[in-house]
Amino acid sequence: MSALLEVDGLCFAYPGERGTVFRDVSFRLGTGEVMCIIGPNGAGKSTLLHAIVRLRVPSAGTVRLDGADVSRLSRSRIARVVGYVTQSSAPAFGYRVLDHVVMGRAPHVSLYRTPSREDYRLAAAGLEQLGVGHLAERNYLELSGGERQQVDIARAIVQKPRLIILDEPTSALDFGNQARVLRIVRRLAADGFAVLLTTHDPNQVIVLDAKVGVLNSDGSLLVGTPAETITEESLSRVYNADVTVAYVDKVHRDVCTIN
Ligand SMILES: Nc1ncnc2c1ncn2[C@@H]1O[C@H](COP(=O)(O)OP(=O)(O)OP(=O)(O)O)[C@@H](O)[C@H]1O
Repeated sequence: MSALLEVDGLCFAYPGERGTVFRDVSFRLGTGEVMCIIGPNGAGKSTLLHAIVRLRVPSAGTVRLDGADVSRLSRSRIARVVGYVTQSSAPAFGYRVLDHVVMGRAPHVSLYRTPSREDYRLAAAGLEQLGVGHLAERNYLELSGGERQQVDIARAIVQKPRLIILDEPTSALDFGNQARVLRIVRRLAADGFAVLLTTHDPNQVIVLDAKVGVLNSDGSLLVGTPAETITEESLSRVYNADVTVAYVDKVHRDVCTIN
């Protein structure tokens, strides 16, 4: 049986730029699985996510969603399978948060039809799920970066996709909200979603016990388990820093820190 997401031999170069951002990237992601892409700044993590959802056209390789080549799928077909939360979204208009989230229903709402009461119920439930129901009546543009991140994840969830892609979903979140988002990621996987996310914190990979893709600065992607990839030697090389990975009895897991 094919995996929900199949990436094979994917390569990407920005037009007019010398050299590829990533090359020969291959991995599989099935329903109920979480995969974290880690790697240094500028390695190409966001570009890889863009190429997967066809916001960027790769120079070689294929991406299949549920067996279908994404290069042959319309934008709305892709949106019915993939909910994508970008790093920063700055809409031109300051919609009410509930309306911003209900727009996540767009792939399920036919053209010219306004969202139904059920769409609004789902949007309100999505905000509650993320613990930000109290923001429903606020103006999206007046939210803090962390609040926006949580609202955007709610919007992706109400889209009812099968694969959720989150580009650095915790980058603007405090400790409490990071823990909440990681719990939500785990619950989404338990509910049968596939989740692909990028992060700068290797500890999250361990907490999520996720499949890992390490995007190196040479453009190669090393895929493995946390035990195989989250090691002092590997992290020190990838980040060009002195990284310690030590088992901490109190939390029953390895913890990564810089020295
Ligand atoms: N539109 C563009 N045109 C040319 N080069 C670009 C463009 N967008 C990004 N790049 C370059 O492509 C490389 C990968 O960028 P990308 O944003 O994918 O990296 P990243 O791993 O997500 O980085 P970060 O961790 O800092 O968010 C970088 O060298 C970046 O400067």
